[in-house]
Amino acid sequence: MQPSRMIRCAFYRLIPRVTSQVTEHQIFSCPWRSRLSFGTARKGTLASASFSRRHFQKDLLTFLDSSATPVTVTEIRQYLRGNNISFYDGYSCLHVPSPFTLCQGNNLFIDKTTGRFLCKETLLEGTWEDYKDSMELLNKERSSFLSPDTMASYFGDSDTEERDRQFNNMEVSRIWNKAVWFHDLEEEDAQLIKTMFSISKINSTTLKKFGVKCFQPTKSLVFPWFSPRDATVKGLKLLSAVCKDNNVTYVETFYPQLSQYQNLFGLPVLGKKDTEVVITSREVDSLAIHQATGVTTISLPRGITCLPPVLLPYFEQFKRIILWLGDDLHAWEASKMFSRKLNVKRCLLIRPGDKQPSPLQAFNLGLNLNKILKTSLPASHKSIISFRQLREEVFGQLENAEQVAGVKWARFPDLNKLLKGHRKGELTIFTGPTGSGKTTFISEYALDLCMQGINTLWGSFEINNVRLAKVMLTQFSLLRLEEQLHLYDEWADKFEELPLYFMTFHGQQNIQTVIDTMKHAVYMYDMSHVIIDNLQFMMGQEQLHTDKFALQDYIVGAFRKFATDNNCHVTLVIHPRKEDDDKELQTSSIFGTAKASQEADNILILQDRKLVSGPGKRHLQLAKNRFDGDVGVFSLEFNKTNLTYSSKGKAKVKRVGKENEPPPSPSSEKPTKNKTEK
Ligand SMILES: Nc1ncnc2c1ncn2[C@@H]1O[C@H](COP(=O)(O)OP(=O)(O)OP(=O)(O)O)[C@@H](O)[C@H]1O
Repeated sequence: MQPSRMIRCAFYRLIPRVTSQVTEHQIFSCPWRSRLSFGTARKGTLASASFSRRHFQKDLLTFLDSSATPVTVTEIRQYLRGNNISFYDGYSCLHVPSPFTLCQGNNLFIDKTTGRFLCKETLLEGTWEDYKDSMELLNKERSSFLSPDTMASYFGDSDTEERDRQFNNMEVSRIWNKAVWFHDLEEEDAQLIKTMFSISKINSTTLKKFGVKCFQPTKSLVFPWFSPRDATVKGLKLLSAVCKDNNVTYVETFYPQLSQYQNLFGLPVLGKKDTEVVITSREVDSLAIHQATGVTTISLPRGITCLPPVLLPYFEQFKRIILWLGDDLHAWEASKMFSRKLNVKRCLLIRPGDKQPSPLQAFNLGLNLNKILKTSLPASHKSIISFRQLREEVFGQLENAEQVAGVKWARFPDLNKLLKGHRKGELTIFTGPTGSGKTTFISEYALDLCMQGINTLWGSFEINNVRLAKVMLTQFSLLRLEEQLHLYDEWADKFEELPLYFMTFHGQQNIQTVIDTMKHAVYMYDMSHVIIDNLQFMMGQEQLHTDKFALQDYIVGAFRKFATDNNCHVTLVIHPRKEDDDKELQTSSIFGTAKASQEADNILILQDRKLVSGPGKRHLQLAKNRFDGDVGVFSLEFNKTNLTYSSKGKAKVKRVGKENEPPPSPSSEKPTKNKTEK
């Protein structure tokens, strides 16, 4: 029988029980519900006279704090040397003795990119400033570590957080205690449940070793999160099968909620001296690899969506890391991205392909997993390579043409026809007449992608984040919420789950600060899309004697480089130069020299066609498309109630080269208006 059919059959035998229970226990999560940040609520510094309480716990933070003082690894090293603190230079972290424990050894890890630390003994974490303050306090205490009493008085959780934690612990204990081991189930029940999750070949010994249980009321797999400190169960992930329209989908439920779920599944199984590990994106993949090969495996808490830097210390012991994250191009992209954080020199990647499907599938097909692991490719590459090294990658691109074309917009099918999709690492330039609705359109265009799991960062320099978020929430809910305030919380809760972040900049900014913040966001939250609205807000901060066109070229070049280096899409809004109001804009209408249009992969123009359209009518023109050359135009209709544009009519596709434009002459141009923040 086909595996998918077997799953469905198993499902139907269980369906009466499953459906009645799932809703009761599920906090439905989508792959894109992956957002995490580790904001430390700073309430004064430890070194200050009052020694107010410091909160070291994690906290949801969707605004990227651009005011946090960046620290370089050189500065960290200098500080440690200057204070006679011995350290070991690891792959992603510096290893130092922890001021929070009497245990010997380097058990505190300082992230080389952000300066944040994690003490593996106490699980305390904080910023670089927190670490320095702790060291200062330690010197004042004149003891060899900060005692629990001292810690309790300065580092504590608020009452609400404590209450949340207690509630979570009760829920976790309730489920964990009620869940049963597979070897305690009736053989027939165990097989049925295993069939639902395609893990029939995973034996009870492997499941027990990794602590996997079954929660019978919902027929869910229970993956435990054991505290690395004392091996108690501090969280759970429930994997449940839901059948709808003859299709089985899998739903994950997290305890604590997703934003706080940081379980590296498999951690308790590994030995302290292990030097090699295979990282997977799903727990079932880890089970399959471990059973088939005996190698150490760890699976990431949120699959391919992100690798939070706070988890990096747990990988420091490994000299060799193989990333086998799945069977598609997204998994391949993620493995390249994660290997940069883990340090490419020790990483090897499994390239998805027919002979290299996902680990569980490979195991179920009877493939030799050891052999597949041996085919892993080094993540680091030299500056000069031959086609031999590229041929597999080229084949992969040809084989997965649909995925290479990028993520499709759900709300703009005509844009998909022309642009084919939204691809990582590209630069899109977006322009349109003043006040034509550029921000409104780009907000919906980015929201659409974000709702499909694209980790998105907004740099809105012109309109403040509250106003932008209000527009986005309206577009998200498709409702005029000011008239239905009772629905606000419901929609805000859903909106909060989007992987959406905002830079806190407003008004004129220095380009380097903006690029640094974007790099930080890519490292922390694995951003795939950054929107900059708009370029003119980076122009005012630079030295006045610099030629404005040269300056703009430099800024465009910086965004181009960022997009390529970080494999992150940048959408850059640029105002058009001043032209006749009755003329349509074209590529050459973009303010500045031809550099912007040369560097861009895509150019989108919001045309308001004042002469031929009615009020509210707009057209979106794709004037450049480096991916496959198709350019064209389609109409948009504005809905003032929910601030959305729905594309109308059929996209006219014309081949590249038909756009016969004269090259732009920057000499006489003026931007359409002198920008001040709205
Ligand atoms: N097609 C449209 N028809 C009518 N009003 C619109 C349309 N699109 C947007 N608007 C409204 O026009 C106002 C300005 O829109 P928006 O800020 O998006 O324009 P913009 O092009 O970004 O402006 P600027 O040139 O100042 O950056 C908003 O109140 C918005 O709701």
